[in-house]
Amino acid sequence: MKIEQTLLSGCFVITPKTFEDSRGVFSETFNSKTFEEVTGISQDFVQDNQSISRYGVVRGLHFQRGSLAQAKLVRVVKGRVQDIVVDVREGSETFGKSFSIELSAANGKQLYVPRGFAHGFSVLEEGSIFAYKCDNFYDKESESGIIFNDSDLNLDWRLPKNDMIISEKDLELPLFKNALL
Ligand SMILES: Cc1cn([C@H]2C[C@H](O)[C@@H](COP(=O)(O)OP(=O)(O)O[C@H]3O[C@H](C)C(=O)[C@H](O)[C@H]3O)O2)c(=O)[nH]c1=O
Repeated sequence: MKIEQTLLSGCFVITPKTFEDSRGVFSETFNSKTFEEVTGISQDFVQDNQSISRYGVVRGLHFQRGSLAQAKLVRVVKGRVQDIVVDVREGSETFGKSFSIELSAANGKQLYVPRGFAHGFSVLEEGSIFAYKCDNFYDKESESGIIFNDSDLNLDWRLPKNDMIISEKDLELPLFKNALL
């Protein structure tokens, strides 16, 4: 497992080791012992999620507030997405800063998103499958978020505006400065 620090403390890019042979490829997509050895984080995930999206979908940016905030380990099982996180941790040196990375089945990369980050992704390939682990359960009441096109954040979703498919809920998300952090 290779780990790369991002400019946002506690947020890492992880590339699992792959074992290729005449049948194909094997990799451990999560191992709590290796994860802790490499990141120093003892992480128990309690919920796995998966979403399948059409090309052009933008999901997010979402986060859960307070004690029900979720750390996530996200990856792409099929296709390609542009994954974006924003540090919304009160008092963080990188508060309001973002990090963006292409995650794909081909590059096998994962992003570890700590608690206190808003998370979203845009779908660059039809039928992309996004799978992720969360360290806290879903709690609708704790949900908050930031609208995808917040001008202060100026995020690049790498999609033509006319191609974007966004849920009604996400179109009503607040600006960063008004988000319920
Ligand atoms: C997240 C979640 C949703 N749901 C239900 C609630 C809705 O009836 C339905 C779709 O939920 P939503 O539109 O919030 O799904 P996404 O837009 O993919 O939300 C996710 O997208 C961004 C990228 C994230 O990082 C979050 O994990 C998550 O908020 O699934 C559940 O039952 N459990 C869950 O954990």
